Formats: sequence, C-alpha cells, structure tokens
Amino acid sequence: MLEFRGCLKHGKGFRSRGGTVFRGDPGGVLAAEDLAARRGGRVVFAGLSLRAAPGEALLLLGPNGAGKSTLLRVIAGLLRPAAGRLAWEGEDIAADAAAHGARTRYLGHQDAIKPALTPAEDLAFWARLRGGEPAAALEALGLSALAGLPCRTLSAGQRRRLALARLVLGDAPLWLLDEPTLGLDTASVARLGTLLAAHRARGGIVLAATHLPLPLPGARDFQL
Ligand SMILES: Nc1ncnc2c1ncn2[C@@H]1O[C@H](COP(=O)(O)OP(=O)(O)OP(=O)(O)O)[C@@H](O)[C@H]1O
Repeated sequence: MLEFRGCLKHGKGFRSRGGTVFRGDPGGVLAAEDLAARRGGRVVFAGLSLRAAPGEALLLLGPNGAGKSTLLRVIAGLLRPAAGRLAWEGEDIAADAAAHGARTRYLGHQDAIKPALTPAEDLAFWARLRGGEPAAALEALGLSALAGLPCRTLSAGQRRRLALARLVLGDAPLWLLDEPTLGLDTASVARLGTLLAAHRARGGIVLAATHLPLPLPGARDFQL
C-alpha cells in the first residue's frame, strides 16, 4: 500500500507565511484517502493516501506507467477515482467541481496551444477566465520578446514555457505539474524554481511528477 498518512483539518481562514491569501480560496489542505484509479479496465494504483498542507510540495516518483500522470489527473478532477476519497479542507472535491477547478492549475502533457494565436493572445484568453496579467506571466517565463509571434513558430521549450506561464494567471492554491521541466533550458528551470518558491511562500501546494531534477527544495518524495 502506498501511504502518506496523517490527515488533519486546518481551520478555515488560513493565512500564508507571507501574509498573502489566494483570492476566492484561502488555501487549504489536500488529502487523499485509500484512493484507487483504473485505466483501460486495469487498476493502476489502490490504497493510496497522501496529504499536502499549505506551502508543501510533493514529488511524485516512479517508473514509466506507475500512475503518476493518472494520480495528477484524478486530483485535478479530470478522472474519477475508482475508490477512495479526495478532499480539500475536509470537503470532498466532487461536492463542488467548479470550486475545485478554480483552485487548481493542471499542467499536463497536452498544452492545448492554438498554433494561430500568439503567446500574448493565449494568455489574454486565459486571463479573461482566471484573472491575472498576461504581461506579467510572459515576463515571469522570459517570453516577453516572443509575445507577438504565432505559437506555431515556438520551439518545444518555448511552448512549455507558455504552458507554465498560465499557472501564474489568477490565484490558484493547488498546482499539479506533469513533467514541468521537460524541454526547458537551464535559465527557464531557474525561472520555474522562482515561481514555485513564491507560490509555496504564499501557502500554495505543488504536486509534481517528474523524472528530471526539479527546483523544489524541501519537497517530500512520494513513490508510486
Ligand atoms: N488513456 C488510457 N487508457 C488506458 N490505459 C491508460 C491510459 N492512460 C494511461 N494508461 C495506463 O495507465 C498506467 C499509468 O499510466 P500513467 O501515464 O499514469 O503513468 P506515469 O507514471 O505517468 O508514466 P510516465 O513516467 O511514463 O509518464 C499505464 O499502464 C498506462 O498504460
């Protein structure tokens, strides 16, 4: 059984160490209990429990096919668990899927970047849904100089940076990242490290699946 037990409820009205709160969501504890997932009729994992408190980061580790992406998709609410319970601040995430969607940023393998749009247009679209400043998001990932180019001309690493730039739009306390550094150069990995540190300092949670080194000091390993 995979375990990371010790689920405790924090009180409502959490304030982060930096004093900043997430608008519309005060931050909270994510807890999974006895979670199971099935794909293609096969059980990928079962009996999985974990907990992440504000400011914490979990590194999901394991061989190809272990279920890291599956777990992130389940936590994102994109895949229904076959068993078990997922809770935010003690409340089942299924009870309010819209609220869970609003508090979650999920970076998957597919980036859904439209080839004809520019990075500025892409981020403006997401900013209309989530809030935030596209220019600041471009700057955070070093994309300002590429803001007006059609996305079809971006390199693989530049596309990844654009997908990462969406994370910083709006206020979402739960970041779920699948191989976030794939294709990134050294400077971009460092930029991502700065973003992750700022997110955690505000009380945000990071769950990241990766086979590559990730700038997440103090992250707990979670083996699948
Ligand atoms: N759409 C799908 N339909 C059926 N089976 C799937 C599907 N997606 C994944 N699987 C299976 O689920 C299992 C877990 O896959 P998953 O992508 O979660 O693993 P992973 O740990 O993220 O792997 P990797 O390190 O290669 O990214 C694998 O055995 C895979 O074949």
